[in-house]
Amino acid sequence: MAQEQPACAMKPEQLQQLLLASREAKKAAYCPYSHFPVGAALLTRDGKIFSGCNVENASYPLGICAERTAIQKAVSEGSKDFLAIAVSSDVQDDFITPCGACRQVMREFGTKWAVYMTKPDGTYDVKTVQELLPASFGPDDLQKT
Ligand SMILES: O=c1ccn([C@H]2C[C@H](O)[C@@H](CO)O2)c(=O)[nH]1
Ligand SMILES: [Zn+2]
Repeated sequence: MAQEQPACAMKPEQLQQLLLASREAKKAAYCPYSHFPVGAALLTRDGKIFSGCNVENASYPLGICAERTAIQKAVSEGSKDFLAIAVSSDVQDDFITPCGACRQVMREFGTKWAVYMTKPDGTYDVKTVQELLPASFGPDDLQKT
């Protein structure tokens, strides 16, 4: 549902900052093949924001989504306790929604954090990782044998 309450404790100004950061990140998108720019911004529990864009490649399958760019940046700089990620695209009439690969990578770092899926007009839909990827396979499942 659009504009529902955030699924995590985040100050309204922090959310606005995150939404803006995802829109800004979209400007760096490298998408000469799809012409579909996407930006993402990830908020950590200790208040850091990591942003990312999609980065495509002439070898098409090597392209990476904005969400995973942001997550890889954060993890590689020592942050993996995430509160929320915001995603922005140029699609006017629908909220941009993460692909399955990104959902699985998000899930690696927990199921209870929030994914803000936006439209260019600033409205958003928010769901938890759990809602986007129910009955998921995660790190704990590897301990079950
Ligand atoms: O949530 C999404 C959906 C798509 N893309 C990218 C992947 C590809 O570069 C382009 C078209 O699918 O958009 C993202 O980065 N995030
Ligand atoms: Zn993706």
